[in-house]
Order: sequence, then structure tokens, then C-alpha cells
Amino acid sequence: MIKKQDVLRALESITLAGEGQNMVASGAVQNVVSFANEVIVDLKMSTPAMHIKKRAEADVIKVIKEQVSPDAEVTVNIKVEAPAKPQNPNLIKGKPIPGIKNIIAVASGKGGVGKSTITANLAVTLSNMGFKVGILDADIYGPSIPLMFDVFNERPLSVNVDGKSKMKPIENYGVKVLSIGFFTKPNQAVIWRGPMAAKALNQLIFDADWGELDFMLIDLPPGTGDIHLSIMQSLPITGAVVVSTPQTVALADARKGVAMFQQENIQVPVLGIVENMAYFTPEELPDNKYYIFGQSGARNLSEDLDIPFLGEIPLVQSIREAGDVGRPAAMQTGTPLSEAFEEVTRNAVEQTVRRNESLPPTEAIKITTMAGCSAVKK
Ligand SMILES: Nc1ncnc2c1ncn2[C@@H]1O[C@H](COP(=O)(O)OP(=O)(O)OP(=O)(O)O)[C@@H](O)[C@H]1O
Repeated sequence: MIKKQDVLRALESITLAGEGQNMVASGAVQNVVSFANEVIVDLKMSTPAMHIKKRAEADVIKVIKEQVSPDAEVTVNIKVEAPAKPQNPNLIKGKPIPGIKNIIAVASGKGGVGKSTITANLAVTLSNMGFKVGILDADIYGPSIPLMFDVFNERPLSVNVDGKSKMKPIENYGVKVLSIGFFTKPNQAVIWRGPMAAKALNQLIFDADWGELDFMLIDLPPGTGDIHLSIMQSLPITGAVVVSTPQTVALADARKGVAMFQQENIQVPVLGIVENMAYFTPEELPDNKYYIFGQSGARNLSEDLDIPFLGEIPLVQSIREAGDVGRPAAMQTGTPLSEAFEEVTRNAVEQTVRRNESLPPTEAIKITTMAGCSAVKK
């Protein structure tokens, strides 16, 4: 098992061509991730010269093999700080919220496929990995996040921030939550008109004291409607995660969901597709898999649309039970389920990092302080 600290120590002994300090001190080493004997080193360089990049790569591999482990399998990703690309003026783009680095919309197309369950479990997994996380529950038709976090009886308090009254999100399991459900009575069906719902959501976004967040997850309502558009107009969404079951009807709607984000005047990058309820597995027979909604449908859809596949989550009774008692299943770490959620989360983080690197710095909100995928081991 290779340790990140040992890799960093080794990298401190080399310097990039043309720089005085070693590559760790100069900030050229952006991230180091290690799993077993695999090491990924992300380097930032200011020069695009191929021979300097090649040399840096060779030096990194050599020093890790020599000083850390001869069996290390090293991958070096080199990013050259590129000049900003011009922006498409027709794009819908919202105002950034200070302090919030990445905003991820979780969407589904079809209702009931487990979008809120995936959002809740992604959030607790990110929090376990050491990220600062918030959830904005924007599902105006059935806000279920307060229930899944066992905070449905709470009401956000007002706090004073720089002379302005702001709503304080409710926090549980290290995740800050605001939901449209906090402002409606449990037994009352609320009929929102598009503009009313959009206004209420805007307040939850901008009149709230979210503080510093690495990730804000937005649990969108199912479908592709007004609310989706107004959220994309209000907020600069970093990327979208689309949840689907392998069932044909769900896949058709997921496809529409992806198309909405990719529309020319929206262009929210789709970070990937999660296959929920990929198969049923009984708790007592974990090796038995029953593909009751069909097999690998969402995986095939992601290949078809050329979008990353983030992973699959089985249909397990304990996921439903955990959701109902307000303690997301992923909180019980070290289980096959929490590992499945970790994989999906790790892939989502990786895709977010990639997405941020391929967009100009003004728009991209970079992940700098977090250990990316290796963060699973906090
Ligand atoms: N992998 C799973 N295993 C078992 N039960 C699950 C799984 N995923 C979701 N569920 C259950 O299915 C039901 C619907 O899930 P959820 O509310 O997350 O779906 P949704 O897509 O957000 O629904 P909505 O359309 O209301 O927004 C819930 O009771 C939830 O506990």
C-alpha cells in the first residue's frame, strides 16, 4: 500500500525545468492519489513544450519507483495552464454563489428511480471523504431530503450575515440541507406555479448562509421542466448527474434529461449516469443477483451517448429502510453498499475535476484543497 505522504516526499526531491523550488513547494504538484500500488500524480506546468513535459513525467516515475516502491504503477497527468476560451454569449449562465466551489445537479427524467436516495448517499459519502457538502432539495413535487436526513421537523433559523438576514441550513451527518419541504406542511399538497417555485428556490439559494462548500448537490424534480430551466438560469451548474434504472421507460426519460442539459443554449456538462436498482440482491444471499428491471440498461445508455458511467447501485431492502428512517445507507461504512456508493462518488468527483480542468478558469471552479479520489481514505 503506497502512502501519499511518501510520494510527496519523493517528489520534493525533484524540480521542474526552469523552476527554482522543488515541484511540491512550487505548487506544480496539484494532486496525488494512491490506491494499492497505483499512483496518480497531477502536475500543472506553464510550458507546453513536449520535451519538458516528457522529462517531468519520466522524473516523477523514476523518483517514485526509486524512493517509494519499485512496483509502483505511476500515471502522470500534466495540465498546461491554457488561455481562457471565449464564451458562447447565448449560454444560460447564472450568478456564482461566493464560497460554493461546485454545484452538481442530480436529475432523473423519470420519477421514483431513486434520485433523492442517490443524492443523499452521494452527500454523506462526500462528507465522509472530508468534503464540505450541502444539499438543496429542489424537488417541489415531493421534497424527500428532510425525511432522508431525519430533519423533517426542523425549521431553518434566521441568522445575521453582514447586516442581512439569512436562512441557516439545517445540518445533519455533516451535510447542510435546505429544502422546499421545510416551508410546506407535511399533509398539504402544494401547487406551485413555475414562477412561484422559482422565486422560493432562489431564496433558498441566495438568501441562505451556506458558508464554504466544496459541493452543493441539487435534488431536482423529476422530468425536464420550468424548474430545471430556472435553476440553470439562477446558478452556474458545474455539472449534472443523471440517475436511471435499467428499465426501458426510465432510460427513455434519462435520455431526455441528458438532452436537456446538452441543449445548445444550456450546455451544462453531464458528469455521468448512475444506474440505480441495477439488480435486486437479498441481504442473506448477497451473491445472488436478479436483474428485475433488465441488465446494464443505463450503462449501455451512457456508452450510446458517450457519457461517463459512474457506477451501479443494487436494489437492496436496507437502502429503502435506511432512507425511511433518515440515515442514508452509505453511512454504515465498510459494507458492500457503502463501497458501491464510494465508487459512484469517486467517479463523480473525478469527472468534476476533469470538467473543471477543461473549462476556462473564470468559469471553472477548481478543486484544489481536496484529495480527489484518494479522499475516500480521509
Ligand atoms: N437502490 C435502492 N434500493 C432499494 N430501495 C431504493 C433504492 N433506491 C431508491 N429506493 C427507494 O425507492 C423509493 C423512491 O426513491 P427516491 O425517493 O429516492 O426516488 P426519486 O427518483 O427521488 O423520486 P421522485 O420522483 O419522488 O423525486 C424510495 O422509497 C427509496 O427508499
